[in-house]
Amino acid sequence: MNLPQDFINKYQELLGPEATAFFDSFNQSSPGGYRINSNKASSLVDQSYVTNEQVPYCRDGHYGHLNGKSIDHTTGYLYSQEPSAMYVGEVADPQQGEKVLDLCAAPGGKSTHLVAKMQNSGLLVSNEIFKARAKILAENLERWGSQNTVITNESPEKLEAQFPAFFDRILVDAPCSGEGMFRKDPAATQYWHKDYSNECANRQQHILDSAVKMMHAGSTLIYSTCTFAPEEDEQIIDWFIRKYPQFTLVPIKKYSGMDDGRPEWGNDNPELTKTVRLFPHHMKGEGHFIAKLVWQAASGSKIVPTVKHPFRSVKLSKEQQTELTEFLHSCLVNYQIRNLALFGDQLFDMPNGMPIIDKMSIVRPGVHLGTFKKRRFEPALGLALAIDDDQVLNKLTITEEQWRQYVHGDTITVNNDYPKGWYLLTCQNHAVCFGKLVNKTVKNFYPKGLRF
Ligand SMILES: C[S@@+](CC[C@H](N)C(=O)[O-])C[C@H]1O[C@@H](n2cnc3c(N)ncnc32)[C@H](O)[C@@H]1O
Repeated sequence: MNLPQDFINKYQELLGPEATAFFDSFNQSSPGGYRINSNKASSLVDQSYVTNEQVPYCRDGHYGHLNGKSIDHTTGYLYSQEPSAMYVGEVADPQQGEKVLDLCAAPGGKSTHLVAKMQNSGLLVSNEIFKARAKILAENLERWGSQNTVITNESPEKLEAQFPAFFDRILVDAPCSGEGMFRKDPAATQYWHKDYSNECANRQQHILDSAVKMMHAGSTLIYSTCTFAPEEDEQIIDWFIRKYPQFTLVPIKKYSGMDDGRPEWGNDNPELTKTVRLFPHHMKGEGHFIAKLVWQAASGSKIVPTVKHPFRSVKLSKEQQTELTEFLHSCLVNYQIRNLALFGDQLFDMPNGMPIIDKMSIVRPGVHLGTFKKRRFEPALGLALAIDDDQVLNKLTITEEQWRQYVHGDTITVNNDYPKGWYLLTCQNHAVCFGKLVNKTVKNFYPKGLRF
């Protein structure tokens, strides 16, 4: 790979004799990786994925490359993520029931990891500043079957006004100079220039300033980048703990091949050894930097602010209520709606613990239940992927060939005398989508934008 000359000079000086091995790693192939969704039945995943070598520091992580058009991937049983990125979710370690923010979340690798670790409990606000990327984030989290997630498309400044002192845990997986992505995407080297890291560091400081305003005593902050640049790694953390002395670094466990953060790259702050560096010449992965900080409570007691204006279920019109009840009774069992949110004709089931959200750009306020059409309710893909098998009354097993036809957007013909109505289509026991059966034909409701 052709690395920029300024990049070579910089890391030659920083790494000294280690630099050759570091540069060599850019010419080696990426090991690739994927995580198995522990919220879905992992016994159903294609066994060749399950038996691939496991990532030592991530229970659900494996080395290898994923087929993005497989049933396992399109139904959210697997997520492609390079191995060093998996350590971020592990270090973040969100607890069940917490209120968590993933501030820079698209395309969703870390958010899907957080959802799995939280076992769909509590509240995850997964935010992305760019609209097009926020849409991809929503699709990935929907595939993953996330039930505890509200997806927003906001700047950190706008969010801080909405969620003062609100979150127990915030992940800032910061936009960075992306040096750790060079191997996967050599074109990224073209954007690199000598001052790029300083520009990124400036933006990272603004993002962290916003994050602090959304935290309280006892909250945990996880900061990560996929770059090697000290300006965006050690130096940002050194800046942060000087500016916000209420935060202290938590030592991060180092597995074989992981390095301590380097104090000499961050104003000789000895605390920086508590952070972790994942280098591609020391371990299997593209490279990351991670720091974990806790806001120490002055009194020793944790202050947990209450939600002043909790979101409450919207009131549906009489017709809407009838259509929804009809669908729920004919199709689902034991599905507990938490809070109904209606955006136009789209109905969502919002997780508990959200405040009123009328001043935010929301991409998905929870599980997408479906759409109110003229005199009927049409269930959504999001619902199909979020529920458990045993929560559905009517299921229809389709073959792999029929699955291919369905995700392509075609109708499928079945050979049975099942009554007309909505069915959860399953293929290899994976929920695929809801389909409407009429006279042995399953009409296609797979979203147009996802067909392939
Ligand atoms: C490293 S990527 C996040 C990757 C993601 N966490 C994952 O695991 O899939 C950083 C994200 O920050 C977003 N971003 C860019 N500028 C930003 C800003 N000023 N504030 C917040 N996020 C920003 C980018 O669009 C990008 O999606």
